[in-house]
Amino acid sequence: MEKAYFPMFVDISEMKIVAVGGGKIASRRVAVLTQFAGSITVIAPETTESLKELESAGKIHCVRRGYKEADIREADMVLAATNNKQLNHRILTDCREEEQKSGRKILINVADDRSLCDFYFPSVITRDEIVIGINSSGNNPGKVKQLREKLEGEL
Ligand SMILES: C[C@@]1(CC(=O)O)C2=NC(=C\c3[nH]c(c(CCC(=O)O)c3CC(=O)O)Cc3[nH]c(c(CC(=O)O)c3CCC(=O)O)/C=C3\N/C(=C\2)[C@@H](CCC(=O)O)[C@]3(C)CC(=O)O)/[C@H]1CCC(=O)O
Ligand SMILES: NC(=O)c1ccc[n+]([C@@H]2O[C@H](COP(=O)([O-])OP(=O)(O)OC[C@H]3O[C@@H](n4cnc5c(N)ncnc54)[C@H](O)[C@@H]3O)[C@@H](O)[C@H]2O)c1
Repeated sequence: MEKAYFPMFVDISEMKIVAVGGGKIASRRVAVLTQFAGSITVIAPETTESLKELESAGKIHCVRRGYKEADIREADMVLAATNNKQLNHRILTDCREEEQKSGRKILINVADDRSLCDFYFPSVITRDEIVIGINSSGNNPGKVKQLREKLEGEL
């Protein structure tokens, strides 16, 4: 196995989170994040039904247009999850430039390239006050999903 990543449980309740992309991956991850964060903005020309529901429930804010560099300017955490690899990489570059300018760290996750991720998105189970995060250090997300389903069945 490659090196293992340490599971850090971090307070993200005050973070400004920007998800670029409103498809399958962004929907799955944003739904998880709404359990932990109060400020989530989704930028995408098209969004899924599940994101529309979260928007109607007041849990997220959606901006229906293509990404602009200014979108990440205030962000503390960014999910680059469009279906355009080049754009996902540009979002990463924009975040790094913004860090240089502002001196502020932006945590970024690039959905199509784990080598570019500041952090990996875990599989998450919540039961009352218990939070379980599952991760394979990027090695086997499919197995992580299977284990999450098995644990959910048992809990
Ligand atoms: C846990 C979960 C959270 C979530 O995404 O919500 C998650 N992946 C999930 C599922 C999943 N991902 C993929 C498949 C299809 C393949 C298969 O079946 O094996 C499936 C299964 C499915 O979708 O059914 C493909 C895939 N995954 C990554 C790449 C890119 C690469 O490796 O470079 C590619 C190729 C993409 C492409 O084709 O372009 C990368 C990452 N995926 C991660 C997280 C991070 C490491 C997590 C860890 O260490 O375990 C990491 C490294 C970075 C990141 O955070 O993005 C979620 C399960 C949630 C649940 O169900 O509970
Ligand atoms: N890490 C993982 O677990 C994993 C698994 C599968 C796929 N992926 C990767 O995640 C990415 C997203 O996959 P998906 O299945 O959600 O794709 P999808 O096709 O369902 O959604 C793509 C989204 O990107 C939006 N988009 C396109 N151009 C945009 C722009 N200019 N600005 C803002 N938004 C824009 C679209 O409107 C759409 O909402 C892909 O790069 C894919 O390779 C990652």
